[in-house]
Amino acid sequence: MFIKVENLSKIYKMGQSEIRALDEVSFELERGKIYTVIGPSGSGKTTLFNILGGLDRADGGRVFVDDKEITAMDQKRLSEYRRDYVGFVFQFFNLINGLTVYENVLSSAQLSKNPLDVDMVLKMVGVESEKDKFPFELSGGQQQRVAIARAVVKNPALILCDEPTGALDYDSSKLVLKLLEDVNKKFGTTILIITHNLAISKMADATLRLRSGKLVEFSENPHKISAQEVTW
Ligand SMILES: Nc1ncnc2c1ncn2[C@@H]1O[C@H](COP(=O)(O)OP(=O)(O)OP(=O)(O)O)[C@@H](O)[C@H]1O
Repeated sequence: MFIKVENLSKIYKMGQSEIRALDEVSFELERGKIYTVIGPSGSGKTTLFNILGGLDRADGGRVFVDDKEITAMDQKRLSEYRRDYVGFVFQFFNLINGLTVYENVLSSAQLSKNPLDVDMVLKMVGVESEKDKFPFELSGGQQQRVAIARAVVKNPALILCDEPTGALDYDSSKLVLKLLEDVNKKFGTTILIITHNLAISKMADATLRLRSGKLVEFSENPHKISAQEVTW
């Protein structure tokens, strides 16, 4: 099993009251699959990603990635885990505005122990001809493709995408989904996608549904369709 989550909890204390952002969540994920994570606003999706990605710490429970317990790692090992294992893609791209497209992707490659070739990845995502431009010169769809390149160039085992199509029009969203599917097929990357667009679950191998910090459903998708076939 690639990822094993056992009784994971995260509690935010707000004065006297506390919010159980994650409440005893348990599941297992296989390597090389695509998963969607759905649930209402505030159900714990981003909190789960932050812990799986080593950006935040749990208050209870355990997370294993490749048999390594990330919940037991000290800060140094956790940042090594984040660097070597995880790529992130966000709704609003989060590119570095002062760097060109090429430099954005290169700076990510330089962090990795085993990076892919920057030009190969820029070509793969279709922004090769924009490589000397700055993020503000690109459309949202192009910026998201650069953000995917930045995640992929690290050659991570896991890519976490938080609403990757949330700020994009239909055609750009479809391109981004196709690209995530290509990455999954070409490199065997495990991909998790937080989304409010339920149609995206049709291209996933399984879907996790959160509600009020609890995992209320884990459904396999035996009728997976291609990103190209996904419509809404
Ligand atoms: N840093 C924080 N301090 C206090 N409460 C927080 C913090 N981060 C998240 N929460 C709370 O934890 C709960 C889960 O939040 P989270 O962002 O994980 O939900 P989400 O499902 O990703 O929501 P959305 O779809 O709106 O992004 C919410 O009630 C939220 O208000």
